[in-house]
Amino acid sequence: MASIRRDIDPHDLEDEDDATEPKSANMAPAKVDIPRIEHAVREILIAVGEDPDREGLIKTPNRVARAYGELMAGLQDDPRRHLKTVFNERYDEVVLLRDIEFHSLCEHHLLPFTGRAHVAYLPDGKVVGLSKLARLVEGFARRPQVQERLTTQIADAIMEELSPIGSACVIEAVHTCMTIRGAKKHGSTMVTSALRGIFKENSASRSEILSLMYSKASSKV
Ligand SMILES: Nc1nc2c(ncn2[C@@H]2O[C@H](COP(=O)(O)OP(=O)(O)OP(=O)(O)O)[C@@H](O)[C@H]2O)c(=O)[nH]1
Ligand SMILES: [Zn+2]
Repeated sequence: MASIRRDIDPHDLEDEDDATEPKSANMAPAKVDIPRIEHAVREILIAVGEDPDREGLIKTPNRVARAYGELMAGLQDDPRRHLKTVFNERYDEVVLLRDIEFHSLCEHHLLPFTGRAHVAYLPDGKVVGLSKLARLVEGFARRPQVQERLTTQIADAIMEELSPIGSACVIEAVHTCMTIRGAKKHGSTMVTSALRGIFKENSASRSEILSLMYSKASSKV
C-alpha cells in the first residue's frame, strides 16, 4: 500500500468552502416543528413532576425545541453533497483525516454520544477537499444514530461518490446512555470500523490503515 502523505489535524484546516455554504460549526438547523416539540417537552416536565410554569422552566420547551433543530440538522441534509466537488488529481497515496470530533444522538434514548472519527481513502483519480470529510461526518452525525450505521454511512459514501481504491472509517465514542444511566460504565468507549475496497480485501493494507488510525491512540474521546 502506498505510504501516508497526509495526516492532518482537522483543527488546523483552512476551509476552502464556498462562502454561501453553512459552516460545519454552524450547520443550518433543521426545520423542526417548534410548537409540537414545545408541547411535548411541557408534557414531559409535567410527567416527571415538575412545574413547567416556574420561572426557570418557562422558556425550556422553546430552548429544547431549538436545540433539537441543531442536533437534528443532518436529517435535512444530504452529506454526500460535500463529495461532489472533486479535484481530478494524479495522487495515489492514502489521505487520512484523523480525530474529527463529532456529536450525535443515540437513537434508542436520544442521549448524546460523542467522540472522534478517523476517515481515510486511497484515491483513484478523485480527491476532495479535506474539510469535506469533516462535513461528511458532521452531516451523518447530526441525527438520531447508532454508531455502526454512522461508521458505515461514512465509508460507503466515500466509496460511492469518489470510487477510490479503498475507504475506511473508524469511530471511537462515549455513549452517555451507557455512562450516565443504565449500565453506568464510566470510561467505556465503543469502537467501530468500516473498511471498504483494498482495506477490506488486503490484510496488509487493512493492518496498515488501522495502525495509522490508531497510532495517536485516542485516549481523548
Ligand atoms: N450497538 C449499539 N448499541 C447502542 C448504541 N447506542 C446505544 N446502544 C444500546 O442500545 C441498547 C438498547 O437496549 P434496550 O434494552 O432496548 O434499552 P434499555 O432497556 O434502555 O437498555 P439499557 O441501556 O441496558 O438499560 C442498549 O444496550 C444501549 O447500550 C449504538 O450506537 N450501537
Ligand atoms: Zn442509547
